[in-house]
Amino acid sequence: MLENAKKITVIGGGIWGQTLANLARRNHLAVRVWSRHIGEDLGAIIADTEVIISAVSIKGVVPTIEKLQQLQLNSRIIIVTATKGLEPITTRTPFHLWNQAFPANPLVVLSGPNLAKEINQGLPAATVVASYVQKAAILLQKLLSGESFRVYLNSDPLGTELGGTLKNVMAIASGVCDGLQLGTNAKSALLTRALPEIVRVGTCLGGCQETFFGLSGLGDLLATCNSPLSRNYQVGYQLALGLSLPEILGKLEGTAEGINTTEVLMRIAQEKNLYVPITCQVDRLLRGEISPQVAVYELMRRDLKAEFD
Ligand SMILES: NC(=O)C1=CN([C@@H]2O[C@H](COP(=O)(O)OP(=O)(O)OC[C@H]3O[C@@H](n4cnc5c(N)ncnc54)[C@H](OP(=O)(O)O)[C@@H]3O)[C@@H](O)[C@H]2O)C=CC1
Ligand SMILES: O=C(CO)COP(=O)(O)O
Repeated sequence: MLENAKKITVIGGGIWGQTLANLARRNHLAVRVWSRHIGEDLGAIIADTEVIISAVSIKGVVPTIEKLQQLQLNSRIIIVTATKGLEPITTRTPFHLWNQAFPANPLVVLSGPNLAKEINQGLPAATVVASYVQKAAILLQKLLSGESFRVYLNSDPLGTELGGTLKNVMAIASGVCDGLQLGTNAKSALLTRALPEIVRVGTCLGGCQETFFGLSGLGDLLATCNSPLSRNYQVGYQLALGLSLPEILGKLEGTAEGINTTEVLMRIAQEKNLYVPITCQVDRLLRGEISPQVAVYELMRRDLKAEFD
């Protein structure tokens, strides 16, 4: 067994939590998955755990933190956050929230181009574990790496997290682009212009520029914006086909974090005076203020400008 059979608890029994648990099990680690629905005592489960992986969606982050705060968490436990979203009330990222609640615990962000269904099929994939506590990130790298899952280290947890979060907005836009059959040129233009928008926001919120050109930034942008497996892409695609948001969400398997992220990001952009043209059109589309066709028209008819302003 790896690392003296480290005991791992995954919080969140959604598809991403199950997938991360499977990856650890492939390495013969002792893994337990805790979900609100199983009726087991979380305190008993984490009593001897060494690593907690939080794989809940953003709306579960604060309730999960509050639950763990009642359990007097040992400060040696490594906390891993795998959520890709922005908390709606505070507009903070999960990394901030976990760090604020458990400042003494080593905290690691896990993010990358990781469509769960592909990983579950054993297809090759890579991800990033990022932390200010290098030892913790190295341990996670060893615990999760395998022949079909390659884990890279990074020392910029905020940038790593924000890349995975912000690309979900772009995945909605990308789904619209494909749903409207706008062609390969349009798709290339959209994704290429999406990257500087992500970098503009991500660096303003504390991420390092180079992180956004890595696996958790550009890598995840390409994966999510090109795959019908992505829930965010599916939302955009189906909006382009004329379905309403409630109709789409009624049938969607799992969470499309980009919907909430778009709304929170618009507030951040307004407060910090950030130029986010793609996000702005996705926001108006999700609010039902404009059609997909008008969103495209609005992006195309903006004032002409230099490419790298
Ligand atoms: N699916 C994927 O391919 C990937 C997903 N992610 C990210 O991981 C996160 C989870 O995604 P995924 O598993 O796909 O989502 P799912 O919709 O499949 O699962 C949602 C998860 O969030 C938890 N949750 C929701 N609301 C609450 C709440 N109020 N309190 C506590 N827990 C709650 C659920 O817990 P419970 O089990 O207790 O119901 C469940 O584990 C998202 O942020 C997503 O962006 C990251 C990489 C890949
Ligand atoms: O983050 C993901 C892939 O890296 C999953 O994307 P969706 O949440 O859009 O399915």
